[in-house]
Amino acid sequence: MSTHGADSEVGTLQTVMLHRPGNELKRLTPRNNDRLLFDGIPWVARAQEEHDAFAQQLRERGVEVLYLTDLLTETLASDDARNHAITTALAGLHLGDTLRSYLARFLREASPEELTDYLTAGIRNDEVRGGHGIVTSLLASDDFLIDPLPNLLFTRDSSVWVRDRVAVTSLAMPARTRETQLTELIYTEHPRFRGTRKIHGWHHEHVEGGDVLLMAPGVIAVGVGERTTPAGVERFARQVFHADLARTVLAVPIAQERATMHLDTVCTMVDTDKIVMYPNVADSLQAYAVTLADRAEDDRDLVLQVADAEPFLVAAAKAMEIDTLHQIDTGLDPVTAEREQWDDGNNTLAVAPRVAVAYERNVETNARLEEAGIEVVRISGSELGSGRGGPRCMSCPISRAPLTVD
Ligand SMILES: NC(=[NH2+])NCCC[C@H](N)C(=O)O
Repeated sequence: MSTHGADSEVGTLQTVMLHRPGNELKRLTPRNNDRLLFDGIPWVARAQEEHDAFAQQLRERGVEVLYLTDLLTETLASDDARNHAITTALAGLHLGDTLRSYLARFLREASPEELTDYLTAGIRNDEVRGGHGIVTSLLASDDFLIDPLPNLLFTRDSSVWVRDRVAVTSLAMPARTRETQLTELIYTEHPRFRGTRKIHGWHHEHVEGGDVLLMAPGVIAVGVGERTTPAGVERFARQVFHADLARTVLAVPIAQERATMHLDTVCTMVDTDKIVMYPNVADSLQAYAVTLADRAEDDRDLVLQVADAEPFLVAAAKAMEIDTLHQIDTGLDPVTAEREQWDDGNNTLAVAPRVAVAYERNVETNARLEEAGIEVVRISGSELGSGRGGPRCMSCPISRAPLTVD
Protein backbone atom coordinates (compact mmCIF):
# COMPACT_ATOMS: atom_id res chain seq x y z
CA MET A 1 0.00 0.00 0.00
CA SER A 2 1.25 3.47 -0.83
CA THR A 3 2.27 5.58 2.14
CA HIS A 4 1.37 8.68 0.18
CA GLY A 5 -1.96 10.31 -0.40
CA ALA A 6 -4.60 12.73 0.82
CA ASP A 7 -8.32 12.52 1.43
CA SER A 8 -8.98 16.17 2.30
CA GLU A 9 -7.67 19.71 1.99
CA VAL A 10 -7.10 20.10 5.71
CA GLY A 11 -5.77 16.87 7.26
CA THR A 12 -2.38 17.54 8.88
CA LEU A 13 0.08 18.09 6.07
CA GLN A 14 2.94 15.59 6.17
CA THR A 15 4.71 15.77 2.82
CA VAL A 16 4.46 18.41 0.14
CA MET A 17 6.12 18.96 -3.25
CA LEU A 18 7.27 22.49 -4.01
CA HIS A 19 9.30 24.01 -6.78
CA ARG A 20 11.92 26.56 -5.75
CA PRO A 21 11.97 29.34 -8.38
CA GLY A 22 15.00 28.84 -10.61
CA ASN A 23 16.53 29.70 -13.97
CA GLU A 24 13.22 29.27 -15.77
CA LEU A 25 12.03 32.56 -14.23
CA LYS A 26 15.08 34.32 -15.69
CA ARG A 27 13.67 33.59 -19.14
CA LEU A 28 10.72 35.95 -18.64
CA THR A 29 10.86 39.18 -20.63
CA PRO A 30 8.25 41.89 -21.30
CA ARG A 31 7.76 40.29 -24.71
CA ASN A 32 7.04 36.75 -23.57
CA ASN A 33 5.53 37.13 -20.10
CA ASP A 34 1.90 37.11 -21.30
CA ARG A 35 2.38 33.95 -23.28
CA LEU A 36 4.19 32.41 -20.32
CA LEU A 37 1.30 33.37 -18.01
CA PHE A 38 3.11 35.86 -15.77
CA ASP A 39 1.77 39.34 -15.11
CA GLY A 40 5.18 40.85 -14.55
CA ILE A 41 8.87 40.10 -14.48
CA PRO A 42 9.76 38.77 -11.04
CA TRP A 43 12.99 39.67 -9.25
CA VAL A 44 14.25 36.11 -9.09
CA ALA A 45 16.58 36.35 -6.06
CA ARG A 46 13.81 37.89 -3.98
CA ALA A 47 11.30 35.30 -5.22
CA GLN A 48 13.72 32.60 -4.04
CA GLU A 49 14.02 34.23 -0.62
CA GLU A 50 10.24 34.43 -0.31
CA HIS A 51 9.92 30.83 -1.40
CA ASP A 52 12.60 29.64 1.04
CA ALA A 53 10.71 31.39 3.85
CA PHE A 54 7.51 29.62 2.74
CA ALA A 55 9.27 26.24 2.78
CA GLN A 56 10.75 27.03 6.18
CA GLN A 57 7.33 27.81 7.65
CA LEU A 58 6.14 24.43 6.46
CA ARG A 59 9.17 22.60 7.86
CA GLU A 60 8.68 24.30 11.21
CA ARG A 61 5.26 22.76 11.31
CA GLY A 62 6.68 19.31 10.75
CA VAL A 63 6.05 19.11 7.01
CA GLU A 64 8.53 17.22 4.82
CA VAL A 65 9.31 19.45 1.85
CA LEU A 66 10.29 17.74 -1.40
CA TYR A 67 11.50 19.80 -4.34
CA LEU A 68 10.32 18.90 -7.80
CA THR A 69 13.78 19.47 -9.30
CA ASP A 70 15.46 17.17 -6.75
CA LEU A 71 12.95 14.45 -7.53
CA LEU A 72 13.49 15.01 -11.24
CA THR A 73 17.29 14.88 -10.98
CA GLU A 74 17.08 11.66 -8.96
CA THR A 75 14.68 10.25 -11.55
CA LEU A 76 17.06 11.16 -14.38
CA ALA A 77 19.77 8.97 -12.90
CA SER A 78 18.07 6.10 -14.76
CA ASP A 79 18.93 5.78 -18.46
CA ASP A 80 15.39 4.82 -19.37
CA ALA A 81 14.02 7.90 -17.66
CA ARG A 82 16.62 10.13 -19.35
CA ASN A 83 15.83 8.78 -22.79
CA HIS A 84 12.14 9.15 -22.21
CA ALA A 85 12.52 12.72 -20.93
CA ILE A 86 14.69 13.71 -23.90
CA THR A 87 12.40 12.16 -26.49
CA THR A 88 9.27 13.80 -25.09
CA ALA A 89 10.94 17.20 -24.64
CA LEU A 90 12.03 17.13 -28.29
CA ALA A 91 8.76 15.88 -29.74
CA GLY A 92 7.60 19.37 -30.83
CA LEU A 93 7.06 19.88 -34.55
CA HIS A 94 8.98 23.16 -34.54
CA LEU A 95 12.38 21.46 -34.44
CA GLY A 96 12.93 19.42 -37.60
CA ASP A 97 15.03 16.26 -37.71
CA THR A 98 18.49 17.84 -37.92
CA LEU A 99 18.08 20.03 -34.89
CA ARG A 100 16.20 17.33 -33.00
CA SER A 101 18.98 14.78 -33.38
CA TYR A 102 21.61 17.39 -32.57
CA LEU A 103 19.75 18.32 -29.35
CA ALA A 104 19.16 14.69 -28.44
CA ARG A 105 22.91 14.00 -28.66
CA PHE A 106 23.68 17.15 -26.68
CA LEU A 107 21.17 16.32 -23.93
CA ARG A 108 22.31 12.70 -23.68
CA GLU A 109 25.71 13.96 -22.64
CA ALA A 110 24.35 16.21 -19.90
CA SER A 111 24.53 15.17 -16.24
CA PRO A 112 21.20 14.58 -14.45
CA GLU A 113 21.49 18.06 -12.82
CA GLU A 114 22.19 19.75 -16.15
CA LEU A 115 19.40 17.86 -17.83
CA THR A 116 16.97 18.99 -15.12
CA ASP A 117 18.03 22.56 -15.81
CA TYR A 118 17.54 22.22 -19.59
CA LEU A 119 14.16 20.58 -19.12
CA THR A 120 12.91 23.31 -16.77
CA ALA A 121 14.69 26.46 -17.98
CA GLY A 122 14.55 25.48 -21.66
CA ILE A 123 17.03 26.13 -24.47
CA ARG A 124 17.09 29.18 -26.71
CA ASN A 125 18.12 29.01 -30.34
CA ASP A 126 21.16 31.28 -29.79
CA GLU A 127 22.43 28.89 -27.16
CA VAL A 128 23.12 26.22 -29.78
CA ARG A 129 23.61 28.48 -32.78
CA GLY A 130 25.81 27.61 -35.70
CA GLY A 131 25.98 24.74 -38.14
CA HIS A 132 22.88 22.79 -37.20
CA GLY A 133 20.81 23.15 -40.33
CA ILE A 134 18.02 25.14 -41.85
CA VAL A 135 15.71 25.33 -38.81
CA THR A 136 18.23 26.89 -36.49
CA SER A 137 19.25 29.35 -39.23
CA LEU A 138 15.69 30.48 -39.86
CA LEU A 139 14.38 30.62 -36.29
CA ALA A 140 14.95 33.88 -34.44
CA SER A 141 17.87 33.84 -32.04
CA ASP A 142 15.56 34.25 -29.04
CA ASP A 143 13.10 31.53 -30.07
CA PHE A 144 12.96 28.67 -27.63
CA LEU A 145 13.83 25.21 -28.91
CA ILE A 146 12.69 23.82 -25.56
CA ASP A 147 10.28 26.17 -23.80
CA PRO A 148 11.06 27.27 -20.24
CA LEU A 149 8.51 26.28 -17.59
CA PRO A 150 8.14 29.28 -15.25
CA ASN A 151 4.78 27.98 -14.02
CA LEU A 152 6.39 24.91 -12.50
CA LEU A 153 6.29 27.09 -9.38
CA PHE A 154 2.62 26.17 -9.18
CA THR A 155 3.07 22.49 -8.39
CA ARG A 156 -0.60 22.26 -7.46
CA ASP A 157 -1.68 22.20 -11.06
CA SER A 158 0.39 19.42 -12.63
CA SER A 159 -0.58 16.58 -10.27
CA VAL A 160 -3.17 15.85 -7.60
CA TRP A 161 -3.23 13.08 -5.02
CA VAL A 162 -6.65 11.61 -4.37
CA ARG A 163 -6.41 9.08 -1.56
CA ASP A 164 -3.52 6.78 -2.50
CA ARG A 165 -3.57 7.52 -6.23
CA VAL A 166 -1.98 10.35 -8.08
CA ALA A 167 -3.70 12.07 -10.96
CA VAL A 168 -1.28 13.42 -13.51
CA THR A 169 -3.33 16.26 -14.92
CA SER A 170 -3.82 17.59 -18.42
CA LEU A 171 -2.97 21.30 -18.57
CA ALA A 172 -4.91 23.56 -20.89
CA MET A 173 -2.45 26.35 -21.69
CA PRO A 174 0.24 25.60 -24.29
CA ALA A 175 2.86 27.26 -22.04
CA ARG A 176 2.25 24.61 -19.39
CA THR A 177 1.59 21.34 -21.21
CA ARG A 178 5.17 20.07 -20.81
CA GLU A 179 4.96 20.28 -17.01
CA THR A 180 3.02 17.04 -16.82
CA GLN A 181 5.68 15.20 -18.83
CA LEU A 182 7.91 15.85 -15.83
CA THR A 183 5.41 14.97 -13.10
CA GLU A 184 4.42 11.82 -14.94
CA LEU A 185 8.07 10.80 -15.23
CA ILE A 186 8.71 11.42 -11.52
CA TYR A 187 5.70 9.41 -10.38
CA THR A 188 6.49 6.59 -12.80
CA GLU A 189 10.26 6.27 -12.39
CA HIS A 190 11.33 7.76 -9.06
CA PRO A 191 12.03 4.97 -6.54
CA ARG A 192 10.00 6.75 -3.87
CA PHE A 193 6.83 6.51 -5.94
CA ARG A 194 7.37 3.12 -7.57
CA GLY A 195 4.14 1.18 -7.68
CA THR A 196 1.90 4.22 -7.16
CA ARG A 197 -1.25 3.80 -9.15
CA LYS A 198 -2.15 6.70 -11.42
CA ILE A 199 -5.34 8.13 -12.79
CA HIS A 200 -6.03 10.66 -15.54
CA GLY A 201 -2.89 11.66 -17.52
CA TRP A 202 -1.77 14.40 -19.90
CA HIS A 203 -3.38 12.72 -22.90
CA HIS A 204 -6.86 13.08 -21.35
CA GLU A 205 -9.34 15.96 -21.42
CA HIS A 206 -8.14 19.07 -19.55
CA VAL A 207 -8.21 19.02 -15.75
CA GLU A 208 -5.87 21.24 -13.70
CA GLY A 209 -5.06 20.63 -10.04
CA GLY A 210 -6.01 24.17 -9.03
CA ASP A 211 -9.58 23.26 -9.91
CA VAL A 212 -9.66 20.11 -7.77
CA LEU A 213 -10.68 20.54 -4.12
CA LEU A 214 -10.92 17.54 -1.80
CA MET A 215 -13.85 18.89 0.20
CA ALA A 216 -14.07 15.85 2.49
CA PRO A 217 -13.21 12.16 2.16
CA GLY A 218 -15.29 10.99 -0.79
CA VAL A 219 -16.34 14.45 -2.00
CA ILE A 220 -14.37 16.30 -4.65
CA ALA A 221 -15.25 19.71 -6.09
CA VAL A 222 -13.93 20.46 -9.57
CA GLY A 223 -14.01 23.97 -11.03
CA VAL A 224 -14.90 24.22 -14.72
CA GLY A 225 -13.75 27.38 -16.46
CA GLU A 226 -10.69 28.71 -18.24
CA ARG A 227 -8.69 25.54 -17.55
CA THR A 228 -10.72 22.46 -16.66
CA THR A 229 -13.25 21.70 -19.37
CA PRO A 230 -16.72 20.15 -19.02
CA ALA A 231 -15.37 16.99 -20.66
CA GLY A 232 -12.40 17.12 -18.26
CA VAL A 233 -14.63 16.97 -15.20
CA GLU A 234 -16.61 14.11 -16.71
CA ARG A 235 -13.42 12.13 -17.39
CA PHE A 236 -12.12 12.85 -13.91
CA ALA A 237 -15.42 11.78 -12.31
CA ARG A 238 -15.40 8.52 -14.27
CA GLN A 239 -11.94 7.70 -13.06
CA VAL A 240 -12.45 8.53 -9.39
CA PHE A 241 -15.72 6.58 -9.31
CA HIS A 242 -14.19 3.64 -11.10
CA ALA A 243 -11.31 3.51 -8.62
CA ASP A 244 -13.65 4.06 -5.66
CA LEU A 245 -11.90 7.25 -4.64
CA ALA A 246 -15.04 9.36 -4.24
CA ARG A 247 -18.82 9.09 -4.09
CA THR A 248 -19.66 12.63 -5.28
CA VAL A 249 -17.96 15.00 -7.70
CA LEU A 250 -19.28 18.55 -7.60
CA ALA A 251 -18.83 20.27 -10.96
CA VAL A 252 -18.58 24.00 -10.26
CA PRO A 253 -18.78 26.46 -13.17
CA ILE A 254 -16.47 29.47 -12.69
CA ALA A 255 -16.02 32.52 -14.92
CA GLN A 256 -13.65 31.91 -17.81
CA GLU A 257 -11.31 34.73 -16.83
CA ARG A 258 -7.73 35.08 -15.75
CA ALA A 259 -8.72 36.34 -12.28
CA THR A 260 -10.66 33.14 -11.65
CA MET A 261 -8.58 30.71 -13.68
CA HIS A 262 -8.98 27.95 -11.07
CA LEU A 263 -11.56 27.15 -8.40
CA ASP A 264 -8.84 27.65 -5.76
CA THR A 265 -8.58 31.32 -6.75
CA VAL A 266 -12.10 31.87 -5.37
CA CYS A 267 -12.25 29.47 -2.42
CA THR A 268 -10.16 27.13 -0.27
CA MET A 269 -10.98 24.92 2.70
CA VAL A 270 -9.54 26.02 6.06
CA ASP A 271 -11.27 23.51 8.33
CA THR A 272 -13.31 20.34 7.90
CA ASP A 273 -16.46 22.48 7.60
CA LYS A 274 -15.15 25.96 6.80
CA ILE A 275 -14.26 27.55 3.51
CA VAL A 276 -12.90 30.99 2.75
CA MET A 277 -14.56 32.40 -0.33
CA TYR A 278 -14.36 35.44 -2.58
CA PRO A 279 -17.46 37.37 -1.48
CA ASN A 280 -18.22 38.69 -4.96
CA VAL A 281 -19.02 35.16 -6.16
CA ALA A 282 -20.25 33.58 -2.93
CA ASP A 283 -23.92 34.09 -3.72
CA SER A 284 -23.79 32.99 -7.31
CA LEU A 285 -21.49 29.95 -7.21
CA GLN A 286 -23.40 26.82 -8.22
CA ALA A 287 -22.59 23.13 -8.33
CA TYR A 288 -23.86 20.08 -10.19
CA ALA A 289 -23.52 16.98 -8.04
CA VAL A 290 -22.35 14.03 -10.12
CA THR A 291 -22.72 10.53 -8.69
CA LEU A 292 -22.45 6.99 -9.96
CA ALA A 293 -25.73 5.49 -11.16
CA ASP A 294 -24.33 2.22 -12.47
CA ARG A 295 -20.94 0.49 -12.37
CA ALA A 296 -19.18 -1.07 -15.35
CA GLU A 297 -15.93 -2.86 -16.14
CA ASP A 298 -14.58 0.05 -18.12
CA ASP A 299 -14.70 3.59 -16.77
CA ARG A 300 -16.01 4.78 -20.14
CA ASP A 301 -19.15 2.72 -19.61
CA LEU A 302 -20.05 3.94 -16.12
CA VAL A 303 -23.46 5.57 -15.95
CA LEU A 304 -23.25 8.95 -14.25
CA GLN A 305 -26.11 10.76 -12.62
CA VAL A 306 -26.11 14.54 -12.70
CA ALA A 307 -28.31 16.46 -10.26
CA ASP A 308 -29.76 19.88 -11.06
CA ALA A 309 -27.52 22.83 -10.22
CA GLU A 310 -27.79 24.08 -6.64
CA PRO A 311 -25.98 26.78 -4.69
CA PHE A 312 -22.43 25.51 -4.16
CA LEU A 313 -22.51 25.66 -0.35
CA VAL A 314 -25.80 23.75 -0.25
CA ALA A 315 -24.71 21.06 -2.68
CA ALA A 316 -21.35 20.69 -0.92
CA ALA A 317 -22.87 20.35 2.57
CA LYS A 318 -25.30 17.69 1.30
CA ALA A 319 -22.53 15.71 -0.34
CA MET A 320 -20.27 16.06 2.70
CA GLU A 321 -23.15 14.95 4.93
CA ILE A 322 -22.81 17.92 7.26
CA ASP A 323 -25.44 20.48 8.26
CA THR A 324 -23.61 23.53 7.02
CA LEU A 325 -20.43 24.29 5.14
CA HIS A 326 -19.55 27.59 6.80
CA GLN A 327 -18.38 30.26 4.46
CA ILE A 328 -15.92 32.54 6.17
CA ASP A 329 -17.54 35.72 5.11
CA THR A 330 -14.71 38.16 4.64
CA GLY A 331 -17.40 40.85 4.64
CA LEU A 332 -15.22 43.02 2.44
CA ASP A 333 -16.40 45.86 0.28
CA PRO A 334 -16.38 44.73 -3.37
CA VAL A 335 -13.28 46.72 -4.32
CA THR A 336 -11.07 45.48 -1.47
CA ALA A 337 -12.43 42.00 -2.09
CA GLU A 338 -11.53 42.21 -5.77
CA ARG A 339 -8.01 43.49 -5.02
CA GLU A 340 -7.31 40.79 -2.46
CA GLN A 341 -8.80 38.06 -4.64
CA TRP A 342 -6.45 39.13 -7.45
CA ASP A 343 -3.57 38.76 -5.00
CA ASP A 344 -4.69 35.27 -4.03
CA GLY A 345 -6.27 36.15 -0.70
CA ASN A 346 -8.60 33.18 -0.99
CA ASN A 347 -5.81 30.84 -2.06
CA THR A 348 -4.75 29.47 1.31
CA LEU A 349 -2.89 26.25 2.10
CA ALA A 350 -4.16 24.43 5.18
CA VAL A 351 -1.37 22.71 7.11
CA ALA A 352 -3.88 21.30 9.61
CA PRO A 353 -7.53 21.99 10.44
CA ARG A 354 -7.81 25.72 11.27
CA VAL A 355 -4.18 26.53 10.40
CA ALA A 356 -3.64 28.10 6.99
CA VAL A 357 -0.73 29.66 5.12
CA ALA A 358 -1.68 32.94 3.38
CA TYR A 359 0.03 35.90 1.72
CA GLU A 360 0.60 38.65 4.30
CA ARG A 361 -0.46 41.37 1.85
CA ASN A 362 -4.12 40.35 2.03
CA VAL A 363 -4.55 42.16 5.30
CA GLU A 364 -8.32 42.30 5.37
CA THR A 365 -8.99 38.71 4.36
CA ASN A 366 -6.42 37.47 6.90
CA ALA A 367 -8.01 39.53 9.67
CA ARG A 368 -11.40 37.95 8.92
CA LEU A 369 -9.86 34.48 8.91
CA GLU A 370 -8.42 35.12 12.36
CA GLU A 371 -11.74 36.44 13.64
CA ALA A 372 -13.23 33.14 12.51
CA GLY A 373 -10.70 31.22 14.61
CA ILE A 374 -8.21 30.30 11.89
CA GLU A 375 -4.51 30.60 12.69
CA VAL A 376 -2.94 32.42 9.75
CA VAL A 377 0.68 31.68 8.88
CA ARG A 378 1.70 34.75 6.90
CA ILE A 379 4.27 34.64 4.11
CA SER A 380 5.43 37.40 1.83
CA GLY A 381 4.72 37.05 -1.85
CA SER A 382 5.55 40.33 -3.53
CA GLU A 383 7.61 38.56 -6.20
CA LEU A 384 6.04 35.10 -6.03
CA GLY A 385 2.62 36.62 -6.65
CA SER A 386 3.49 37.97 -10.09
CA GLY A 387 2.66 34.58 -11.56
CA ARG A 388 -0.86 34.84 -10.06
CA GLY A 389 -0.69 32.07 -7.53
CA GLY A 390 -0.75 31.83 -3.76
CA PRO A 391 0.27 29.26 -1.14
CA ARG A 392 -2.19 26.64 -2.36
CA CYS A 393 -1.11 26.92 -5.98
CA MET A 394 2.54 26.67 -4.97
CA SER A 395 2.16 23.34 -3.18
CA CYS A 396 1.21 19.79 -4.09
CA PRO A 397 0.31 17.84 -0.94
CA ILE A 398 1.69 14.32 -1.30
CA SER A 399 0.63 13.10 2.16
CA ARG A 400 -1.88 14.38 4.63
CA ALA A 401 -3.09 12.64 7.75
CA PRO A 402 -6.36 11.01 6.71
CA LEU A 403 -9.65 12.37 7.97
CA THR A 404 -11.29 9.04 7.17
CA VAL A 405 -11.59 6.76 10.14
CA ASP A 406 -11.67 3.24 8.71
N1 LIG B 1 -3.82 26.68 -8.77
C1 LIG B 1 -3.61 27.89 -9.22
N2 LIG B 1 -4.46 28.86 -8.96
N3 LIG B 1 -2.53 28.10 -9.98
C2 LIG B 1 -2.11 29.36 -10.47
C3 LIG B 1 -1.37 29.22 -11.73
C4 LIG B 1 -0.85 30.52 -12.27
C5 LIG B 1 -0.16 30.39 -13.58
N4 LIG B 1 0.57 31.56 -13.93
C6 LIG B 1 -1.14 30.08 -14.70
O1 LIG B 1 -1.62 31.00 -15.29
O2 LIG B 1 -1.42 28.95 -15.00
